[in-house]
Amino acid sequence: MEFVLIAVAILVLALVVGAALLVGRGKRTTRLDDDALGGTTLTRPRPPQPTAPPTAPPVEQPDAVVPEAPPAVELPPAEPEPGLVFETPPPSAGRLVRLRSRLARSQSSLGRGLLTVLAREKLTEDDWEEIEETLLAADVGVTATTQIVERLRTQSMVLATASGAELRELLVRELTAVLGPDLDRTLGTDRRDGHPGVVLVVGVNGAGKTTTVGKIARVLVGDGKSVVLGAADTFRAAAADQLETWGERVGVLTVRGREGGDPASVAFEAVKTGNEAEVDTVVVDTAGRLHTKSGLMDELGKVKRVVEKQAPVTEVLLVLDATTGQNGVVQARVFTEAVEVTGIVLTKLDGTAKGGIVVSVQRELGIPVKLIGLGEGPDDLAPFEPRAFAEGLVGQE
Ligand SMILES: Nc1nc2c(ncn2[C@@H]2O[C@H](COP(=O)(O)OP(=O)(O)OP(=O)(O)O)[C@@H](O)[C@H]2O)c(=O)[nH]1
Repeated sequence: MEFVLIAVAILVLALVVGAALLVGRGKRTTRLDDDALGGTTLTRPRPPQPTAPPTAPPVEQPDAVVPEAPPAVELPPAEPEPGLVFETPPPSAGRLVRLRSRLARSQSSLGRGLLTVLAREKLTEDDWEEIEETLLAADVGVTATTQIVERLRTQSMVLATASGAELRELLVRELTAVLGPDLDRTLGTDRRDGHPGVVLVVGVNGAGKTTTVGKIARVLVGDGKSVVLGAADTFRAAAADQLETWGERVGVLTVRGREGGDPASVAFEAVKTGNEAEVDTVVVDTAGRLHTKSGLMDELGKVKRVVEKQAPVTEVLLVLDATTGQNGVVQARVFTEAVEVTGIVLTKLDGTAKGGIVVSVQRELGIPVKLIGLGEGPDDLAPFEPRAFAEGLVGQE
């Protein structure tokens, strides 16, 4: 008898602790390996747990001894699972200002290079050519370079008498002007018409796509949003593991598929889960390693179509590796033809002297850069702000 009471008490305690942890932040990763949906293994919240163990229907046994009903068990308050501590990332506002020193490589070649020439007493044609070459070498692009040089030339009189600080300010202003200060860089991550914001993240593998999805989840959590992740890059099992780890660190749930499974069904299930849990945003990682352009188009098109049965896609982010320069822009075109890209994430700007790539990518693709990656750390992703970025390129005194 005592044994039965203890067993019932342990079962009830386990269920209450389990339910409390799930409901606690509503974002805990739980894995349902037996889910049979189209060969898909899902990581998602379990359905609400019963608070008492199910009881079998009473069986008529006239001679059996009827057991006494167990007395009500007084449960101690649920203790959090040991080791289950979610990280609290910093909010996104002001991140670029904090991280702009990471643009050091661009700073020394672009910023310092330009300032050195501009500080010369009288600028000769050779000096203007040097300015032009410096801008082109930093991947600013021909049109923007011409624009900057022309505008600086018209200010030669000012340049001749300007102090170091004034030159710096002038250069920041001119660089900001070619960075599209008026472009709308709002991320479509908010709930709309009763559905979560749905963000599809596309791009070539190796560009930092999965890492970026993880970092975006942290940006959103840091800004107080609830998030579900979809690991629809089913080409590489490690990508889903990687994403799941990112999610777990901040208490965000990941819906994942088996290696080689159907990416669209994982994306669908992720958005469905987000819909049901009424989260703010679902972020879906997609595969980029497809052998043909038509294969890529078919797959991304299908992912978007299938997802939209659940909720409209509110943002399509294309992840580009800044260190690949113009090659990256060529790759990017394939994606922009496959799906309507609404924003660019430029990663690895900390590893290049060609910070001007932001200008040319935006101009050539006609899509605003919305986020930039400035390091391998979990919070090294910042919303793009033209002025703060230009200041980063020019550097401090
Ligand atoms: N320095 C630096 N490294 C970055 C940045 N963003 C991503 N990386 C690194 O780039 C490498 C590739 O990142 P992944 O996220 O695995 O690339 P991926 O595009 O998702 O590739 P798959 O997972 O194969 O799809 C990792 O070592 C990242 O840490 C960044 O902004 N700066």
